[in-house]
Amino acid sequence: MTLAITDLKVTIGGKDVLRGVDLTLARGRVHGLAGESGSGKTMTGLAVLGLLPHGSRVTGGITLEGRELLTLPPKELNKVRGGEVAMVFQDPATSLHPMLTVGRQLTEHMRHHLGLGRAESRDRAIELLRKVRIPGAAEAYRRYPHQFSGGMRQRIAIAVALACSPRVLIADEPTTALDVTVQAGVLRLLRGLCDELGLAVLLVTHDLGVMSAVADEVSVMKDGLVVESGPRARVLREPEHPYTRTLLASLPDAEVS
Ligand SMILES: Nc1ncnc2c1ncn2[C@@H]1O[C@H](COP(=O)(O)OP(=O)(O)OP(=O)(O)O)[C@@H](O)[C@H]1O
Repeated sequence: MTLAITDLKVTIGGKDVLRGVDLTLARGRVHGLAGESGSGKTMTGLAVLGLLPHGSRVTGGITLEGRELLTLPPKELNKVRGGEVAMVFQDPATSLHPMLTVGRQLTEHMRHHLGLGRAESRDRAIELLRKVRIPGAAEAYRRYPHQFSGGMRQRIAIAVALACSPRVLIADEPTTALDVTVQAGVLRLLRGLCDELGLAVLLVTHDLGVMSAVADEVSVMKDGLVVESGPRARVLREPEHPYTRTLLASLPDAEVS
C-alpha cells in the first residue's frame, strides 16, 4: 500500500466537510473517487497535499509508505508536495504559467526538487514530453502553453506533475474541461503512465463514465463520507449503496462497462 487515508475529518468554519474518510491507494492502480458536487472529493485530494484552506481543522491520518503526512513540518511537507505526491487539476491554466515556456516549467521543478543541472533537466524534460505523447517534443520544449490545444496543455500539465518522479498522482477532474473527443486520449495516457511508472493514482471525477474507462477501484462519496468502495466492476455492476445506484441510473447505459 502506498497511501492510506484513515478516518480523515476536516472542518472548515464550523462546517464538517469530511466526516471520516477511509481510502487507500496502491502502486500501479487507479483509484476513482466519484460523488456529487460538494461531497468532498477535492478536499480529500487537497488534504493529501497539505493544501486545505487556511483555518481548516484536520484529524485522522494520511500515511505515505508508512510516514504520517498530517504532522510533517511545513518544510518536509513541501518536499513531499510536488516531489512524492503531485497533482493535476481540471484546468491546465491553473497549473501552467502562461508566460513561461513549457521547457522552463518542466525543468524548474527538476532543478528545484531534484537538483539536476541544465542539460540533464532539459533531456529529461524532452523525454517526459515524449512520454505524454506531445508531437515534436524538442520543438514543444521551446513553446508557450497557449500554442497548444486544451488536450495537449493537459498532457503538458501531466508531464510537469511527473517531473520529479512522484509515487502518488492526484488527478482532479483532469478531463472535465476538455472536448469529449480528446478526453479518452488523456485518460488512456493516465492509465498507461500508472502502469508504466507504477504510480498510485487518485482520479477524482463526478463522472462514473470516466471512472469506468480507467479505474481499478472505485469509491463513492456523499456528504463528506465514502459510502461505497471496491473493485470497479463490482461497484459499477452490483452497487450496494442506494446512492451509487442513483448515480449509475443517471448514466446512459452504454457508458459503464
Ligand atoms: N474554501 C472553502 N472554505 C469553506 N468550505 C469550502 C471551501 N471549499 C469547499 N468548501 C466546502 O467543502 C465541501 C466539499 O467540497 P469539495 O470541493 O471537496 O467537493 P467536491 O466533491 O470536490 O465537489 P466538486 O465536484 O463540485 O468539485 C463543500 O460543502 C464545499 O462547500
